[in-house]
Amino acid sequence: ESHKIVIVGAGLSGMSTGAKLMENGIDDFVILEAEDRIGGRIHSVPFSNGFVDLGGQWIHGEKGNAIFEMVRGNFDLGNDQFYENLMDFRLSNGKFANPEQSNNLFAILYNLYEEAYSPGVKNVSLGEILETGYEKILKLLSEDEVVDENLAKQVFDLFLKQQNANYASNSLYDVSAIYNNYTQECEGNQTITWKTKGFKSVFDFITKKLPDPSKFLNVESKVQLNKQVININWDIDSNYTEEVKVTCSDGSTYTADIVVFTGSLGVLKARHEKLFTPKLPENKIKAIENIGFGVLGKVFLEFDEPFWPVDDNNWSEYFFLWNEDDLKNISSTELKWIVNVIGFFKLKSFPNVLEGMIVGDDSIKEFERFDDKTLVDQFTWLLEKFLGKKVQNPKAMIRNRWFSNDNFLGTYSYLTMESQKYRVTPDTLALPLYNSDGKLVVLFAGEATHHKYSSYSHGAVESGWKAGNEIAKYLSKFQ
Ligand SMILES: Cc1cc2nc3c(=O)[nH]c(=O)nc-3n(C[C@H](O)[C@H](O)[C@H](O)COP(=O)(O)OP(=O)(O)OC[C@H]3O[C@@H](n4cnc5c(N)ncnc54)[C@H](O)[C@@H]3O)c2cc1C
Repeated sequence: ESHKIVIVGAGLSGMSTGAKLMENGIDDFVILEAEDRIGGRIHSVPFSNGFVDLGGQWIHGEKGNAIFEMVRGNFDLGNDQFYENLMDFRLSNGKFANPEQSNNLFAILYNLYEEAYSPGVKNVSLGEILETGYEKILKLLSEDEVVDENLAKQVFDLFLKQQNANYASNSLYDVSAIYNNYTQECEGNQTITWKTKGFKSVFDFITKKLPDPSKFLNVESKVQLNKQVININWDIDSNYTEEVKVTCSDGSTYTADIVVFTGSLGVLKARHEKLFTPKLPENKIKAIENIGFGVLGKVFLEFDEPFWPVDDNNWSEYFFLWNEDDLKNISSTELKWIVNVIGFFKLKSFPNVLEGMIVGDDSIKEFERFDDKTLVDQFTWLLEKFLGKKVQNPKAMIRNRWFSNDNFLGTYSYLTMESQKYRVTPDTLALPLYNSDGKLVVLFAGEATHHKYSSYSHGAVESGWKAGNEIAKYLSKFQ
């Protein structure tokens, strides 16, 4: 097939590129999607009393958030409100951790974390900033009061895990504080939900079905599913007689003037050499290799009846603190991965569901490897261990598997100490490819390419719009 434009990937950025092209009156394009569904890292699935999200879940922030701004006032949004609550810390011997002390320790770390993003932050990793700051404060505190050293260490370990969930990083000692200043948080509520409807609802706004159906852009009709692109040959002449050639794993080929690549940084890391002919420029390869792309595991458990304080607005989650002996004992067993389950939290719109998060590459590899039945037993064991009582068996479970999926190979990007060392940023990843005569041939979009909202869903949307607008502007020069 021959088209003016080929878009690779029907996630948020690919669909947003398509919508922007259509808005600009450009209709001759196709979107090639490797999976058998549209949505990419937005994957809402039926569970319990609605749709839960195996990928992007919350709208993070309001001011300047392109998704919030599209949706505000036109959709019944909810709020999970985690950070406003006192946290319920549990120990691996089934006892409560001292609530006041553990919350205070957590608050110390949270303040240090916020300070790590103030101007003038040092040239060190986020892990180092937290560790040295925490040690200093604990030393000062211990001059006036007795600090439970064990608890302090347990809360520290938990905090690192929680922040690893934030960044999808494997270690906070790999996360650059300076470079993550680059990624900005939109002001306002960080845990806005789609209630029971799922993040997939965003596509109705991207295609303008909502709020005014008369403006609907049928981007979906341009998508071809089960088309995994294996090569993009961008070695072309400048006189428009030659085009970029895109080859799929089923042998089909497509030609286009311009290709937009929106696959994840994980896909680029694993396959950029095979995907692009000729190979990509050095600075782009440096960016692909040195910007981080990690993984976050999620599990949803549904129970007949909630056994947690479902109606208490001050309660949001169980946080798990491992005792040293328990850590040692479990480290030689098949269950060793489970120490990286941070805890379980409730979801305002799903009264019978608890959600858990898992961090750490090795643990997530195990988590993705186990079958559902084994995992249900393991999670029940974990809850009973920390709650110190029998709990009902979950009646249903659903979990994600982004790491082992060839079309993602992880969850989202973050800036590492290596990104900082090699001075590569999302802007480097976003640089388009021009042929030797200066003709625009390949654009890159996707969350990891956004100059200030990388990792976020709203960053993915904006990157897609930007690609669509750039193409429209570029093509208008030749009309
Ligand atoms: C577990 C998890 C939790 C998250 N939580 C949040 C959150 O709460 N809030 C938030 O704002 N963001 C969150 N995110 C991030 C957000 O989901 C992503 O930033 C966004 O969905 C990425 O969109 P994208 O278009 O850049 O990439 P993708 O969604 O990955 O789209 C790229 C598409 O390209 C396809 N593809 C890949 N390779 C090929 C190929 N070779 N040929 C053809 N097609 C290919 C893929 O199948 C995919 O459909 C989360 C993500 C995950 C995974």
